[in-house]
Amino acid sequence: MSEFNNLYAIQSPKFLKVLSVNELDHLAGEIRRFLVDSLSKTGGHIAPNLGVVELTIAMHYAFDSPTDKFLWDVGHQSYIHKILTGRAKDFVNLRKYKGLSGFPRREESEHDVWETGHASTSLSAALGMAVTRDAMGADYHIVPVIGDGALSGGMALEALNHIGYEQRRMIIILNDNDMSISNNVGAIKKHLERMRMTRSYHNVKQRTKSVVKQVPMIGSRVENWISQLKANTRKLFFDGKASFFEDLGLGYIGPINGHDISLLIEVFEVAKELDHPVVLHVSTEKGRGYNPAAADNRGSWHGIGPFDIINGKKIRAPKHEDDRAWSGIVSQTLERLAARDEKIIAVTPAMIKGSKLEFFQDKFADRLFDVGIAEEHAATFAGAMSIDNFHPFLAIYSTFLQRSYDQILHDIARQNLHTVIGVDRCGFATGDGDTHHGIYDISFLRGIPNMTICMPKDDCEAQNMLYSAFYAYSGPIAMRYPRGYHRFKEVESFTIIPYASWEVVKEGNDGVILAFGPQLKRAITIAERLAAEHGTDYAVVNARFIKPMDEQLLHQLFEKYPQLVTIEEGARIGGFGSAVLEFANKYNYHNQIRIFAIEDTFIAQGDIENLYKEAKIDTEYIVRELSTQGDSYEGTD
Ligand SMILES: Cc1ncc(C[n+]2csc(CCOP(=O)(O)OP(=O)(O)O)c2C)c(N)n1
Ligand SMILES: CC(=O)[C@@H](O)[C@H](O)COP(=O)(O)O
Ligand SMILES: [Mg+2]
Repeated sequence: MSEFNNLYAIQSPKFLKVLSVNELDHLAGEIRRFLVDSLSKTGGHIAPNLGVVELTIAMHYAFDSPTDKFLWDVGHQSYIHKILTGRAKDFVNLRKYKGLSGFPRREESEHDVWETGHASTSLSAALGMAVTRDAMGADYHIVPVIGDGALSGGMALEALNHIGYEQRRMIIILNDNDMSISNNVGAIKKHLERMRMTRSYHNVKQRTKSVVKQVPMIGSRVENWISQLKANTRKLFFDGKASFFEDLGLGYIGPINGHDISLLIEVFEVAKELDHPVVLHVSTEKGRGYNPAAADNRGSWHGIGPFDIINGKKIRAPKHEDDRAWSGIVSQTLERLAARDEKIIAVTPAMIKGSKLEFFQDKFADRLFDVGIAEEHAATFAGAMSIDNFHPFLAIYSTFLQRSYDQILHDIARQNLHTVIGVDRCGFATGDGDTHHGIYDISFLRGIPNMTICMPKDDCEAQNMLYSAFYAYSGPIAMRYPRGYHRFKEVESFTIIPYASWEVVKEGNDGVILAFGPQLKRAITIAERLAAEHGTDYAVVNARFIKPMDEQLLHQLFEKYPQLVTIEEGARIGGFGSAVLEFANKYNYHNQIRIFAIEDTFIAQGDIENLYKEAKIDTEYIVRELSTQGDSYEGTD
């Protein structure tokens, strides 16, 4: 008998409707205990979810999902929604291969009406749904939930601009915990802070109560109050200066204590009566109810692996004391370079923690710019610094770089601005799944003139590549590195890696395998296995420059080997293998070319071994294919 049987038994949120406030509060406690217990085993986005327990319960009480539509921005805080819609038992496989997604998924439940993962999309989607709702003459509620961090994203601001103009009915819940992953930043953050400080919860509560007299749970409709509200929400709730939202033509109610279920329900009932878009400014505490998560302000409990509930210590796989995250290898090198070059400036779009820039920030506070969730702005902002011969370093995850495509092309590459872009989390993102895999950047960057794309094989090459990117190369340079760890030893002194140079790391006679980054090690293993198990003798080349390639060496390889093999943890279309094919086509080579890359399909979440297998780039598969030389090979002849 599990302590959480009640939660496992939930089939739909309908059961909430008959519960009393006390019972709802009790349920909130049960859900918190479940989240801490379950995530201590699987890991997941714990702090964002602990903060929205009461909010989600109140939403499912006051609205009728799935008729009313909830849109979770980023979606990392949708765990309680999943519990209340019958998925508690699936948490045992949260973020695992073929398990429960950490984000809303339409195929998982009819209650997940919009899929997310990347930030700031919910308001645009809500407006699209509002237009079609109105066109169909329907009257359900559309309820996007957006955090204060996600609100800083350009898309959210573009959508607010449109929503204020369109005036379509929707209830925007602004979940303000005054945190992004790390501390939130920006002028809007300051505005929200002012709203929180000048307008107390008490104020909203008193006003709500005085109008909805003695509301037990669902406020009985008070006709004249509702008509006043329709006329002007602002007058009822505030005395002070208008909020930013009101200036844009939206209603605004807040701040509302996001942990007071009965107040939340009352306010939702009010908002349901409005015939225009309204922002409900809900104030919550990230990590609430679990001390280590609540006390954290460095983002350490935003998303975590398994941990010990009692002492809050993370349970990590044993690793060598000299192992570092790849982001750490790069950021530590950046610190070393920045210590002797005042022109190095780091830019991050809200990923100080993930990009391991906390120490850079501690040392060079005035040379670290966290611009919020604003990848488009981050790219142009960084690029512009090179005009005055400063050395910008834009640290950005591959998946979020997708947002900056036009800025890289139009602003940076077209003007050939010397901008070093640290492309982090290249390859599979494992538990986050298809929204976050960093497997498209080669394809979308390769076609941009002036771009250099490179990836180091190890810690030493990473340090020298970063150094070379600043001091020996020009134009935009995308230096890629993966998630995960690598042994780290600081190089005594930096050396220049010749531009666009590859290196032969193993000689051979029968064919050559081209790979880069951590795949190089796998390529060597594959070559060794082919030699030992099948007597074939493959050379291996470190193709550390994906663009431009080492054309001189590539000509020699085409002349020497009948077969060239490429291995990459990236999309096949437009990827590195494609580049080799294009080269063969251009110079009329007819060698056999075998490409091991990710086919034209989205790959879901999971551990790296399963993802490799699903993508058919695992070692076993490649060895088998190369040893049998199956019928289906890529060839140019
Ligand atoms: C486009 C994009 N950039 C960055 C991220 C990484 N990211 C995930 S959650 C998050 C912070 C979101 O803060 P907020 O919306 O306030 O939600 P909270 O975690 O505070 O509940 C960030 C930066 C992302 N998911 N999407
Ligand atoms: C939801 C989101 O986008 C981030 O929280 C992301 O999950 C972070 O990934 P890392 O754990 O690789 O930093
Ligand atoms: Mg927040």
